[in-house]
Amino acid sequence: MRSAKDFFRPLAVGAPAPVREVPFRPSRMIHFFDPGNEKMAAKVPSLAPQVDVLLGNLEDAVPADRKEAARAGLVKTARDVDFGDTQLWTRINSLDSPWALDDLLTLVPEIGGKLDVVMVPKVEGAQDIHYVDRLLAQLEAKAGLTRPILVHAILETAAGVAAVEEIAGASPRMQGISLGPADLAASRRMKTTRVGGGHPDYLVRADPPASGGGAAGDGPRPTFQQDLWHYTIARMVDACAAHGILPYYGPFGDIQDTTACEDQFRNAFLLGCVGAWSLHPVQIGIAKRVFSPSPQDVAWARRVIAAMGDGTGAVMIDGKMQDDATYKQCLVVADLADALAARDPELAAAYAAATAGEEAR
Ligand SMILES: CC(=O)SCCNC(=O)CCNC(=O)[C@H](O)C(C)(C)COP(=O)(O)OP(=O)(O)OC[C@H]1O[C@@H](n2cnc3c(N)ncnc32)[C@H](O)[C@@H]1OP(=O)(O)O
Ligand SMILES: O=CC(=O)O
Ligand SMILES: [Mg+2]
Repeated sequence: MRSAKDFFRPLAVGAPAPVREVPFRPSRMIHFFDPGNEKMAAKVPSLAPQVDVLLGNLEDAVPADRKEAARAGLVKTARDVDFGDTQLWTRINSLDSPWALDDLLTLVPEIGGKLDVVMVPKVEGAQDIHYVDRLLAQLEAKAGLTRPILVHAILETAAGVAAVEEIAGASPRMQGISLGPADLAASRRMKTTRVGGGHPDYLVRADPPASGGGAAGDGPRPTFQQDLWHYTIARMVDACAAHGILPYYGPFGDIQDTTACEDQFRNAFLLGCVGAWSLHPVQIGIAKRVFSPSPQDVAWARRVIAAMGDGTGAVMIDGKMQDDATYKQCLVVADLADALAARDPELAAAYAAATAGEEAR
């Protein structure tokens, strides 16, 4: 582990200084596209204004014989498209693959100035982040980049989950972590073939109804489906929050089941995630809706903040106790709303209208 004194020193002579805080930029949806797929790549200019992050995917879902084409396609897309203030990320191939090194050796010199974040799949521990960290520093120095490229890890191996805290704190480049439920299920030998979401067989069952004398009767015993991902998302959120980086839910593979997708995204949002992956255009609007706090919640949060003055003490609002802790909860919602409103005029108008309505009550 690097000494605390050296943690923010560049890892190569001439590399840009590491960031001291992860800049919070809206990233409600990380929209995946295959840059080697001409039909998908052609949609990037029209998708750019609709999404917070566009991610050129080079890893899984890109066939082995299309890896070079995907990499070249990403270089072309990054050069040709005006992304405005939409972020450009890439997911490189895994570090044990034959392609990861060439991904970085190509992308940093060619388009490093346009790349905000490199997503690293199948991260197993801090050692994987250290490897990418040093390599990026060398390549940034060589390319004369003035802004460091940040790193995002996918939590999708059992070893990675066991080491999630050290991964989150491995480098000042760490921007965030996404849950990868498909690879994680395989790595853990879970018996689900779905990409995220629930499973009808993962449930708890109510006790048998009591019959006379306290003995078990024969009546129906309702079951309740449980959340396969709760533990991992909660653990990831804690690791990210403790290290000042951002947690995300990853992919939801049942593209047609927009209802279950929305549920999965909302559970992640409520637990602390700031965004999720969109794999198909139909998931973009879902992520935008879910990862933007509702106008009612924003209006309420602003009302509590106003009533709490310097944020200390206790007050009653509509029969509910508010104090220093609820003030901080409300700041989370209001600060997120401000950041999103600055990027999204429609949302800004909805928040302003709801706040005016709350004030008029
Ligand atoms: C476990 C993991 O690692 S998840 C991350 C890796 N996986 C991915 O990145 C998958 C990305 N998404 C996809 O490959 C595709 O969306 C698929 C294969 C799931 C479905 O593709 P299709 O069968 O073509 O879907 P569909 O017919 O509904 O597409 C409608 C249109 O949207 C386009 N489209 C589909 N997905 C995307 C996308 N992610 N970005 C941009 N355009 C897209 C299609 O090209 C098609 O265009 P057209 O109307 O000009 O023909
Ligand atoms: O890469 C994502 C996953 O779920 O696996
Ligand atoms: Mg994966």
